[in-house]
Amino acid sequence: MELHVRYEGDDDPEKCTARKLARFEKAALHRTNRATPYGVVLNPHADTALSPADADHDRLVALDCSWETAEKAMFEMPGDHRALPFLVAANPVNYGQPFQLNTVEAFAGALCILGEREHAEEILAKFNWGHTFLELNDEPLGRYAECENSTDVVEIQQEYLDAGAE
Ligand SMILES: C[S@@+](CC[C@H](N)C(=O)[O-])C[C@H]1O[C@@H](n2cnc3c(N)ncnc32)[C@H](O)[C@@H]1O
Repeated sequence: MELHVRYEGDDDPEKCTARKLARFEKAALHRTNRATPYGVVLNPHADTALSPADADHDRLVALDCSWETAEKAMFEMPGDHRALPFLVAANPVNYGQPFQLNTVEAFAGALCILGEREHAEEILAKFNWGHTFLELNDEPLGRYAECENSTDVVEIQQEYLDAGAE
């Protein structure tokens, strides 16, 4: 699976996980929507959840920008837009926060759901907290990866949301 990033460049460059992935040639950065190739766009505002039914694509696209600017209108690039289901961030900035993943976590979560766990491990290995993401999300990632489609993924996600509300 190719990893592409629409790189906005408005976040702290020192902490930017997309830049680090690009430095290690694990992802390609694109400065404009036009230059960003078509693929599955990881978009937290999307109506459809990512599921194994999306595994026939060969490109994942994330938008690397600060969470303050990550509004719906920012996700204008062409592609099949998908939201990641309930997963918890493990990075030091947003540790424990559901849904607000950084770029490498979003790619890794998506790769696991699409059946490419080794690729997920490879990109997370570049971050000293990276493995914690797979540990924290081990059960939901395994369950989402066994789903057939987006409806099934949303059903499982609901179990985690209900458990959190208790
Ligand atoms: C807002 S940026 C923040 C990146 C951060 N500056 C970094 O250094 O990694 C994170 C990106 O990951 C993807 N992402 C994160 N959480 C997501 C979710 N719940 N559903 C879909 N995509 C998500 C989106 O492409 C989002 O724009």
